[in-house]
Amino acid sequence: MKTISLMGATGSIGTQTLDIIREHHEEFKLAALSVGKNIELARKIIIEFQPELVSVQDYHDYNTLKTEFPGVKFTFGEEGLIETAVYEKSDILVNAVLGSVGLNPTLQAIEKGKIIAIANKETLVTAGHLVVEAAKRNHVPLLPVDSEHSAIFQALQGEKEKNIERLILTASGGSFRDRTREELVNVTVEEALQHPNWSMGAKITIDSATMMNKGLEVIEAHWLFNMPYEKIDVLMHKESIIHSMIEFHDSSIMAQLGTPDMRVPIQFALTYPDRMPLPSANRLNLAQVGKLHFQEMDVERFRCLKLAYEAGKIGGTMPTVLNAANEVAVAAFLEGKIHFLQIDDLIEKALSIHQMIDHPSLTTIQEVDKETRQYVSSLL
Ligand SMILES: NC(=O)C1=CN([C@@H]2O[C@H](COP(=O)(O)OP(=O)(O)OC[C@H]3O[C@@H](n4cnc5c(N)ncnc54)[C@H](OP(=O)(O)O)[C@@H]3O)[C@@H](O)[C@H]2O)C=CC1
Ligand SMILES: CC(=O)[C@@H](O)[C@H](O)COP(=O)(O)O
Ligand SMILES: [Mn+2]
Repeated sequence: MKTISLMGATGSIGTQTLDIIREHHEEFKLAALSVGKNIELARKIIIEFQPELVSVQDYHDYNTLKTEFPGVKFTFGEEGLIETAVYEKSDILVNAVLGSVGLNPTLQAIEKGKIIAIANKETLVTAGHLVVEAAKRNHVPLLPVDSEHSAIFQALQGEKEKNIERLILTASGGSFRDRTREELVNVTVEEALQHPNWSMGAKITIDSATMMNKGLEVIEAHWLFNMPYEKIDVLMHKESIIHSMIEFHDSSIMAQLGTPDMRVPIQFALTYPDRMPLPSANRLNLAQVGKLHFQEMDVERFRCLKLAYEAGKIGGTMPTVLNAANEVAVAAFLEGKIHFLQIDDLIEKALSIHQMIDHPSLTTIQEVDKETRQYVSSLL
């Protein structure tokens, strides 16, 4: 029996992690979880999974739930996320929270020796060097959940990183893949939220439409697989069947395939180095799929991808700025405060005024993250 702490239990990855725990309830126990503001769903999860510790975002919800469930320990805010992450009975932390708020809890869980299953890419983008260094020092496995990185991780089993020629991340192209930049001027939030292949949370769906998702994933791959940016390529692949590939020095390419279903990489992270059956999975029928399509990525059309490569290559605090600016800009777009094309404008502005700080500490990362959020908010 593996015991799990789950941050972001009410989200898209969180609820799919619950599906896996439910389907394999003899193998997994959910001991601690965090939610944000979806208290209705939190109640249902508490009743079904009977966790020992629950963290909520707001103090008001903490007070309400504490009275309703006297047998459960409640906590709240950023401190609550940390308590969830380091919960003493848990072996694994599934980090499925949204945004760089996941960074500090992840670092603290690593210091406590927890296995980390990481979906929360913003944590790796904003401070990948700190996370990777802490994981190495504590001999803690960092197991990718993001589909592309899980694909690479799966294709790497039995192989050596030193034999990799390049990584090839596949990109669906998102909701607006068939539109020109000029056609994006007046797109609506509803249109942007229509991902062609995946059902995901709102923020990542917008990231996918701007191609920032792939930019964040390039930086995520840099840290998870110790790969220079020059050896990470992005290939447009409309079907999201090949989840990513590794090309080795001898020209051989290893790919991982499957229907677009996040429960597969989530389960792989939870069972690693083993596998378990997933009876409810929708199996891939390639004869039915027929054809797979691939296309060169146009970085001028998808400016966010270019900005992410540039920020990643400069390094230091640049990815922190990229991420924080993107989080604020996407939230503003979702709230209807800005147009779609203003997202990359705001990120570019934030990057252009920032003086990069090399080898930033956690405190520096947190300061730069906060300053960037304030700066971008002041432009709205
Ligand atoms: N969805 C997917 O298929 C994939 C997602 N990812 C990554 O996984 C992460 C989660 O994505 P996804 O599940 O789509 O996101 P969702 O928006 O669906 O869920 C986010 C979760 O985080 C909680 N949350 C948000 N902000 C806070 C906060 N400030 N404090 C505490 N909790 C908070 C939400 O709580 P509540 O809803 O209760 O307010 C919810 O439980 C992201 O980093 C994303 O990039 C990676 C690959 C695929
Ligand atoms: C499911 C997952 O991992 C997402 O990150 C997905 O890859 C988004 O798809 P695109 O960014 O390729 O549109
Ligand atoms: Mn992904």
